[in-house]
Amino acid sequence: MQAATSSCDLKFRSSLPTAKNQRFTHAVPKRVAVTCGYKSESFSFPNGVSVSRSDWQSSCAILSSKVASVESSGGLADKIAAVNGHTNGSVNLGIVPVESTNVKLAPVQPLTITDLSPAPLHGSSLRVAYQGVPGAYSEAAAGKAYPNCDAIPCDQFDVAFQAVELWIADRAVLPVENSLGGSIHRNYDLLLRHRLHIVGEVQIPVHHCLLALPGVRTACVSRVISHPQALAQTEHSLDVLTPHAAREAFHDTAAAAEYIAANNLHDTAAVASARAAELYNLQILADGIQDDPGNVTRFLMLAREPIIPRTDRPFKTSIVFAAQEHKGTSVLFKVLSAFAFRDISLTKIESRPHHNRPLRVVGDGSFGTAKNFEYMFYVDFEASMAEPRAQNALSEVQEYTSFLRVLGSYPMDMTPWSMTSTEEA
Ligand SMILES: O=C(O)C(=O)C[C@]1(C(=O)O)C=C[C@@H](O)C=C1
Repeated sequence: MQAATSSCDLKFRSSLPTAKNQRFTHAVPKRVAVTCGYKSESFSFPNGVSVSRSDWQSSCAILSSKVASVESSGGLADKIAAVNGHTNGSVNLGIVPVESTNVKLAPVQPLTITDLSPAPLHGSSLRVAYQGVPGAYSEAAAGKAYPNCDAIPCDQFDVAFQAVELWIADRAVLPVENSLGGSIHRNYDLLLRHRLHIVGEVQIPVHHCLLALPGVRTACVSRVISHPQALAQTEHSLDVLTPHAAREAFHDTAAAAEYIAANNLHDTAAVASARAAELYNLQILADGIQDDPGNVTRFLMLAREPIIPRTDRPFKTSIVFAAQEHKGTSVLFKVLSAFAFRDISLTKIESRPHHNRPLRVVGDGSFGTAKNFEYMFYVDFEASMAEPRAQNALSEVQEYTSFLRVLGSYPMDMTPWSMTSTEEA
């Protein structure tokens, strides 16, 4: 953990954005940043999300120096993990006393209660990392989750996780599933790899447009570029609108729009938001091209600290577990029954490959050896960890699992459906 913190810190500092449309990138970016159209040093939009280049760079510098100064005596990330009681990956939402850890705090800059509080550091707004560039749906999700936040664009999901871990951002808002395209698997894997806590969820109606340079006609479009999820969500509309155009995956929807504008591409269109059209001076060839008018993406809000679960409003809890070997064939059934018997509804179940144990050999060898895949199961259920029924269900689940982690217990997004209009997104 300490080594990773150190190298990541360097990466962030060596790649502080220099372009007008800056964002956090890895030291060796997957793609070259492109700039275009809009020229202001900062931007804002109706839901109050704003980014200021100078604020952002100064807070990065302060945070980077803070991370660097404590690293020499044990590593900030390790200390935070220890303070949270998260050194062993077990189910533990509680805070353990600092005295009970064997971590020595740095003499120069010890952690203070302010460092551990959910309030933003070094500034008035919460800094929220998202994947994509301005105009991406993830930016809108960040604005819905944290109105008036400073939205920090990151070029990859992993970078958004690291930005929070390194105290460069206070929160990350990342997509996990879409009503048409399904799960965003990468973020499930990253939730397990990183140590952030889910502290909330937001659902954003995704209203896609087909964008091109001014004057371009739909019939002249030979290529459509966008985020793979957005291409999947508009598959049938594109079959009708641009039946002969090639479809190419891009990092995010708004980056596709930005790319067309920056490179003056007259043969290419992007699937992106109306806000992206406005930001990058593109025309809207077609509006509302998602294959289902109720197209919705669910985003998770992530923080370094868990929130204290409550019972005075609807809560959801997300867990991940691996089945214990030699517990028979019905482990999944038993786990799910632990919730059913307590009348706890499951809202989502997802399986991902178990990276440390991908295969299990089964059978006695008389017919050769079968090899079964091993999985990590992610389950969301409608209860708060403050409720005894949820605690009892998890105690029972623990009996059948070799690994169990609570990813977070957080308020459900209860925004009335009529309020989640496409205009808001
Ligand atoms: O490309 C964007 O605009 C994003 O915010 C990413 C993303 C995704 O990852 O699913 C978010 C919402 C939409 O479902 C399409 C794309």
